[in-house]
This record gives sequence, structure tokens and C-alpha cells, in this order.
Amino acid sequence: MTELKNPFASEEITAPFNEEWQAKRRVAAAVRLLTEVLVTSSPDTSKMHDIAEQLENTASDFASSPRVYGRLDWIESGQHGSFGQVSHELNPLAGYSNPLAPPVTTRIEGDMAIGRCFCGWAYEGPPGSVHGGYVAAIFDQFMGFAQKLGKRPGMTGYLNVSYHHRTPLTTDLHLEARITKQEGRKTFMEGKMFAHDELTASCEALFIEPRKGMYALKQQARPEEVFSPPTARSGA
Ligand SMILES: CCCCC/C=C\C/C=C\C/C=C\C/C=C\CCCC(=O)SCCNC(=O)CCNC(=O)[C@H](O)C(C)(C)COP(=O)(O)OP(=O)(O)OC[C@H]1O[C@@H](n2cnc3c(N)ncnc32)[C@H](O)[C@@H]1OP(=O)(O)O
Repeated sequence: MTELKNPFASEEITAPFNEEWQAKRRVAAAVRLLTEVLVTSSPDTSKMHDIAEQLENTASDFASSPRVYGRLDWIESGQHGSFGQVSHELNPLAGYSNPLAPPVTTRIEGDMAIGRCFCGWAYEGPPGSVHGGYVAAIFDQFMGFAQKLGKRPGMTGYLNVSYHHRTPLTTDLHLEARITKQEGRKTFMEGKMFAHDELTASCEALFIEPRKGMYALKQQARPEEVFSPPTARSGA
């Protein structure tokens, strides 16, 4: 198996590792656009059924190529990049090749981590505002990256989010985080989210390095590989 390099190597928006990921980023961007259009428009019903059929065919076409389930399998062949590179692409909050990701970007400046995020209408919770669950998820990703400042990366133990003001959609969100304390395997952090210089949310987080280290995680059992979402035609 390819050596597992820095699993937190997902900071800046770097260029795609190769043409494969460049193409996948383009597909992901198109799916993001599709999601945004889906939640902000409503063509007539028959047109939507036609679109659904086209998309189902597109998904089948895509799935006819060999499937790869999970980052460990992605790095197995050595053809798709290192663990860090694959994580950078597929992370569900930060990955440019994962359309679920808004995406969140992060960089380190001195003893601070700085992040950026932009959420479109698909992320709406309270009217015109980012859903609180996504605010928490953005923090988890951002703080999870920022803990590299402490050099003992771990899993989220807790993430206590305070919501001060609504976080607006379609607005550049600015994130800041720093370590407040380290005790052995525990890294305590605080983070802040701003929109137009207004503090919208803050959080306190604890990350804990597993006693056997992060790389022991690869020993864990893998989930079921096959995922068959219900289609629009099945009435789901
Ligand atoms: C192939 C290798 C892969 C490696 C990389 C893998 C993943 C990397 C992931 C992403 C990388 C990319 C980007 C990073 C960005 C985002 C990161 C997202 C992070 C997450 O999305 S992560 C998912 C949610 N997260 C969990 O899924 C954790 C479930 N959990 C556990 O996996 C264990 O629970 C663990 C490991 C945390 C500890 O287990 P353990 O056996 O090593 O240690 P132990 O139990 O002895 O605890 C030691 C001391 O921490 C205290 N303690 C424990 N838990 C606490 C809690 N909740 N609150 C307060 N204190 C707690 C104890 O009280 C004790 O304290 P004391 O020493 O004082 O007694």
C-alpha cells in the first residue's frame, strides 16, 4: 500500500494532482451548480422528469467505470495520488472534487489558522441564513485542520458551537482559530466565524489524538460498499 502521508494536507486550494482530478473538479462544480439551480428554480413538472431521466442516465454512465470506495482504496493503486492529495479532493467539507463541499479552505498564518467559506442557497436554514448544522460542520472541518498547529492531530472529542447572529448565505465567511491549551494527546481550540466583520458564530473544540495514533484508524472495519440511492421514479 502507498505510504500514508499527512492526512491533514488539505489546506490551501492547490492545483489538482493530475488531469483525472482536474476533470473531476469540473464535474463536481457542475453538480454544485445543478444543486444551486435545483433549489432556486422550478421548471414545469414534465421538464423536471426529463431532467431527472437525463441525470439518472448520466449517473449510470459514470458508474460504468471501475468503482473505488473510500480513500484507502483510492491510494491502493498509486495512480490517484497520496492519501493527502485524495483527501484534499474528496473531503466532504473542503474537497474540490466533492460537490457536497461548499468548499472550506484553510491556511496557517503564524499561530493562527485562517479559513474561508461561501455557502449558496442549498445551505439555507433560517431564511437567508446558513443552516446551523452546516455552521458546525464547517467549524469541525476548519478546526480539524487548524489543530495541525499543535502537531498532535486527533479526532474531534467535542465541538461546542455558539450562534451569535445568523450566518448569511452567498457571503464570504471568514474563519479564525487558535490553540488555547495542549495537554498530552488533547488539543483545546477556539474558533470564530465572521460575515462582513460581524461575529456570527464561535466554538470551543477538543481534539484527541487516539492512543494508537491517527494511522491506527486504517485498521477499522470498512462500511458497506454499495450505495443505491432511490431514484425519483421509485417515488422516494
Ligand atoms: C488511514 C489513516 C487515516 C488517518 C487520518 C484519519 C482521519 C483524518 C480525518 C480527516 C483529515 C482531513 C481533514 C481534517 C479535517 C477535519 C477533521 C474532522 C474530524 C472529525 O470529524 S473526527 C470524527 C468525529 N469524532 C469521532 O468520531 C471521535 C470518536 N471517538 C474516538 O475515536 C475516541 O474516543 C478518541 C480517539 C477520541 C479517544 O479514544 P482513545 O482510546 O484514544 O483515548 P481515551 O478514551 O483514553 O481518551 C483520552 C482522553 O480524552 C478524554 N476524552 C475522550 N473523549 C472525550 C470527549 N468526547 N470529550 C472530552 N474528553 C474526552 C478521556 O477522558 C481521556 O482523558 P484523560 O486522559 O484525562 O483521562
